[in-house]
Amino acid sequence: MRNRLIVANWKLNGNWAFNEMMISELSAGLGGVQSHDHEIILCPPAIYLQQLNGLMGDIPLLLGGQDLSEHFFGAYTGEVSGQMLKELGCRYTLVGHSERRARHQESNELVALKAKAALACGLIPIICVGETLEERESGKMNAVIQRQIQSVMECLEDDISQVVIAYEPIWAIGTGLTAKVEQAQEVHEFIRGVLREYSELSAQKISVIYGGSVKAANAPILLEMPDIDGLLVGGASLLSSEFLAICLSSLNSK
Ligand SMILES: O=C[C@H](O)COP(=O)(O)O
Repeated sequence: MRNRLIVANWKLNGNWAFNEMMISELSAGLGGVQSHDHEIILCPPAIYLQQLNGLMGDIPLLLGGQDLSEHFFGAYTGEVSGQMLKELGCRYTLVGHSERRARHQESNELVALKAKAALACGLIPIICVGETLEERESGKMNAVIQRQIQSVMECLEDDISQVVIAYEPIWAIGTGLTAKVEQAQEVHEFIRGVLREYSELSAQKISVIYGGSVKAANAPILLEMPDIDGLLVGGASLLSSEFLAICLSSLNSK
């Protein structure tokens, strides 16, 4: 019932030659593989979306932004709007990644406005939530994640089923530490419970994906969990062989 999503977040990485090589290698590895309920989404730096859009041809890949402005146009130097992402071929956009929450002081309220702006532009927001190690160890994890989700749900009102949630324990991002599968499943189940407070149907429909040191080696076991509907991959998405292995393990697991 829920779509399976494998999302590559390239963060501040890529260049013209690297992008060409990645598309060529992903094309060779994924050629001919089609699945109506799997989506593989590349989120490169916004400046490269146009190049990638031109390179992708009929390869079964989609594009996403890494962030967007909560504004649609105007005097907001350096920002990229949802319409701009849409024009460059994006179907998705990340919103509220922990690196933006921490480094750019993005509040829950701002993340909610960005998610709303994304939907208004016809993009599906992938809303990132997750706790720090300190929050986990001091027992605040559930409250933190619940608040992150509630802010968005309260702002979106009727549109809540149109989003994707990405759970990323901040302590597992880029550290080589991955949440144990049982820990990840437990939080995903908790997230589904929070969604259920708004709508049972939405809770069943919204894909909740996991991120944090995902690799080819741990992807299959994560994807076996009943409430993990896909993966948000950082570092390993920059290595075509690793990323392909993750995509293929997802495509073969259902
Ligand atoms: O957006 C991706 C996440 O921040 C995970 O990054 P990572 O796979 O390098 O830990």
